[in-house]
Amino acid sequence: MSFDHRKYRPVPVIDKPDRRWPSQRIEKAPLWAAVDLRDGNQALIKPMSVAQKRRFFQMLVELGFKEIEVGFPSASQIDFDFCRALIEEDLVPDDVHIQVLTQAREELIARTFESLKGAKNAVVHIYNATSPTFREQVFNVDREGCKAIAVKAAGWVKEYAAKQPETHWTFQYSPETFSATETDFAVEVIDAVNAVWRPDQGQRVIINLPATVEVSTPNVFADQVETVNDRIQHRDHVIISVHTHDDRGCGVAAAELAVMAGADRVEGTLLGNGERTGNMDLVTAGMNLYSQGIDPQIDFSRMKEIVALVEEITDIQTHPRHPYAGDLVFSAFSGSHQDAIRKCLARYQEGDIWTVAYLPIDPADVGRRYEEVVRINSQSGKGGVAHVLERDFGIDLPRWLQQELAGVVQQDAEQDGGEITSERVHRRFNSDYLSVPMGWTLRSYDLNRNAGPEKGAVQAQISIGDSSQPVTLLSGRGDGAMSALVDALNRRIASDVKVVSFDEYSLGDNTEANAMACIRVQVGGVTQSAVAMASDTTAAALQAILSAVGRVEAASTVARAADA
Ligand SMILES: CC(=O)SCCNC(=O)CCNC(=O)[C@H](O)C(C)(C)COP(=O)(O)OP(=O)(O)OC[C@H]1O[C@@H](n2cnc3c(N)ncnc32)[C@H](O)[C@@H]1OP(=O)(O)O
Ligand SMILES: CC(C)C(=O)C(=O)O
Ligand SMILES: [Mg+2]
Repeated sequence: MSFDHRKYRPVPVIDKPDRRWPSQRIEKAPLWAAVDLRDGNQALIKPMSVAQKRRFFQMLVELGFKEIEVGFPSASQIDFDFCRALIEEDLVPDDVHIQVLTQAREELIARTFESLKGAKNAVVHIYNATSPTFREQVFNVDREGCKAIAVKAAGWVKEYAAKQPETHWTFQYSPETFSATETDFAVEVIDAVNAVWRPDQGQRVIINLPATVEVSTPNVFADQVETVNDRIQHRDHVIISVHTHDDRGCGVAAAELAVMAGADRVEGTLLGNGERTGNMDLVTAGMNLYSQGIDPQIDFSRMKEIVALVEEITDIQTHPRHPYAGDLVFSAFSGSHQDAIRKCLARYQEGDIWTVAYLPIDPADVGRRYEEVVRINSQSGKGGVAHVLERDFGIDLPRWLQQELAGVVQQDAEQDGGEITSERVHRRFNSDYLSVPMGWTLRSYDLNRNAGPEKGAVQAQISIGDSSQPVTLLSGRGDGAMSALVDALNRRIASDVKVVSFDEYSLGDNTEANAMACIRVQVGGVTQSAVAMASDTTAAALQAILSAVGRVEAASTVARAADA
């Protein structure tokens, strides 16, 4: 049997009755370290060139990152050359630390220091794996042997750094595979490294705790981090960093819980590129803070540029549902979502606290347009259809007509199976409601009040017809213009015409048509709606009635012809 869960074992949980992290809140951004140019780079099919690294570095600086792991200079000439270029061309701002990784081997450490000659601020980052799998199968060492690798390397780092005093050095140590390491042993190794580096005597030290492979639920990782936080010596002089991967899809969650558990610093990559399923995504982690009203200290308003550059350099497309950055993450297709968004957006005003349903952040904050928010397909409802007409064409419809139009659009969407653009909704609105049936254009109207024997009644003379045809004259009487026209139509087409719904809107002064009328009539038991726009409200109302009745007439002519 190949699919056999019995070949796996769970990661042991920590019995930690004194855990405090669950009730902590994150109230400020951690220190961020971007490792795109190292961990991200080592996962690419085609690793970055020096030119690509330059562009990426430049963007990371512009976004606000202060610690940037720029490569593994002892492993590749490109990474070495890139370090040299950064230093020799003075491309690193004074407040930015460049960071480089090396294995815990002397020749590699020596080469690493060579690559950093002349740097103002640099982080030398050494690692060795500490978990049982690595001790037993990769390095063939016991706990003491494993600790000795780290301690020896810490000594070399101290020694080589002393030879380059022009640089302000930070030393960083990662017990690689920390999350799969017995936590008491991780603490022992960290203490041994710190005993060499002496953070308590002023050396800046970062202890980075990696979930090299994510092997547990984030709460277990948080327990591990809190244990280190509580137990290591010189805690107050050490920066605790975490470096999570996303093997179980919880890289960001693990880092967040780790910060609650005491971590000061978080390593990750933009959009989560990295080994296997990737590193923790800095965009998601930063924007999660932002959405809670916390300044992430990184300028994510440049989201489009971030996505474009990362995609170009990594040759990896961003998932359309990628948090905060994907193409579809601010779009709602489903009716009830659209309805709620539309109602909330209508109330939202610049300066308000953002409480728009279904949108955790304001899309505009990351350079997205409100036009993307409501999109129509067969899952949409009247709110969405009304929203796109209102948003893109300034057409406001009464509720009863929104419902009717939504039904029509829904049929189109179901037939086609895809998205219906707002232009298509508009075309459908025009053809089904706004267009005037042949022969039913209002040409002129003349209304005379008090003209008849009944005081206050309106006598209407209305001419209709297309410009190419002779006009038809209609004459009727009623309480107002509309009822006079209904009277005229009842006389002429000998049918029972009734107006069942009527709404009118002013379209503002800037349009040729100043008024819009929406009408629903019944003609001999057939219900028909129509809309008309005209320069005045009376003309719009009269035309809407004519269009509705004309449609019913045209349909019955077609039906009679078919029967004959
Ligand atoms: C989780 C991480 O992301 S760790 C970073 C991983 N990144 C990379 O590996 C990218 C760059 N690496 C490289 O280009 C190469 O591995 C180099 C240049 C660093 C080393 O190359 P090589 O000397 O050819 O060794 P190789 O790559 O096979 O590494 C395995 C050897 O390094 C040892 N090793 C592995 N990691 C470490 C470490 N952190 N500290 C000390 N020794 C180590 C192994 O035990 C093994 O030793 P052995 O040959 O005596 O059995
Ligand atoms: C070297 C370390 C920090 C690493 O990338 C990992 O463990 O994932
Ligand atoms: Mg990593």
